[in-house]
Amino acid sequence: MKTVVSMQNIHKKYQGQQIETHALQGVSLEIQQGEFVAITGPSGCGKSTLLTIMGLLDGASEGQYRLAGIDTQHLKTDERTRIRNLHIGYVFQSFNLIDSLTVFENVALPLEHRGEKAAVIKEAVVEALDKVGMRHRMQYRPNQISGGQQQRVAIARALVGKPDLILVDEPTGNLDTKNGDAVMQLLLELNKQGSTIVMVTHDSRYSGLAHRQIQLLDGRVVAEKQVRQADREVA
Ligand SMILES: Nc1ncnc2c1ncn2[C@@H]1O[C@H](COP(=O)(O)OP(=O)(O)OP(=O)(O)O)[C@@H](O)[C@H]1O
Repeated sequence: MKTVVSMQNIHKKYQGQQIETHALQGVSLEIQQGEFVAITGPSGCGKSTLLTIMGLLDGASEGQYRLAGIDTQHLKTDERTRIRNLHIGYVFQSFNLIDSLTVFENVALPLEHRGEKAAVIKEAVVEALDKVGMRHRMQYRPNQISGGQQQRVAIARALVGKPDLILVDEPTGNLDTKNGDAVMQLLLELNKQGSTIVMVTHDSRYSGLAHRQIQLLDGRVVAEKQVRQADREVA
C-alpha cells in the first residue's frame, strides 16, 4: 500500500505584527492510499492549518512533508502549484465554485490547468458528474442549483483529475442535515471506490465514519482512534 502523506515534525508559525501564533507544534503523521481520515479538535487547534499544508496551499515553517513520495519542502511556487494540481483535490465548506462558469466548466478547470485536450476533458468531466449524480445539471450555473448540489459539483471538481488525495474542509458546514448526510454518503462511496480522503469536521457523527480519527489540541496530535468497518454508515 502506498503512503500518500508522510509528515515529520511539522511546525507552522504565523507572524502577526505584534504576536506570533504557533499553530502547529510538531505534527507527525502518515496516511496510506485508500484511507478515510478525519481530523478533529476544538476551534483554533490547527485543523485548517494542517489541511492547508497537506494541500500545498501553504508551506510549513519547519519539518518534512512528503506527498505521494515527493519531498515538498524546497519546491518553487510554480512547481508547488503543478504538484498540487496533479495530486490534490480540495473541497471547501463554502463550495468555492465560480458563478460565471457552468457546472461543466467549473469541473473542467483542474484539467484545463493541466493543458488536457478538449475530448479528454469532456469525457472525464461527464464521468465525474455522473459519479456525483449531477450530469443532468451540466449546463446550469452554480447559483441555479441548491447548496447540496453545489457541494456535489465541488466534489466532482476535486475528483475529476484522479488525485492521490482529496482534502475536505467542513464539507457539511453550510448544509442542512439531509444534504449534509447525502454529501457524507457520497464521500464514503468515493472512498469505497478507492479515493483517499482527509476531512476536517466538527461533527462527531461524521468523523465517526472515517477509518481513523486524528485529534488535535493546541497544534499537536493528542489522540488517534480507529473506527470499526461495520460502523461506517451514515445513520
Ligand atoms: N493566516 C493566519 N494568520 C495568523 N494566525 C492564523 C492564521 N490562520 C490561522 N491562524 C491561527 O492559527 C491557529 C490555528 O487556526 P486554524 O484555523 O488552523 O484552527 P482550526 O482548528 O481550523 O479552527 P476552526 O475549527 O475554528 O476552523 C489559531 O490560533 C488561528 O487564530
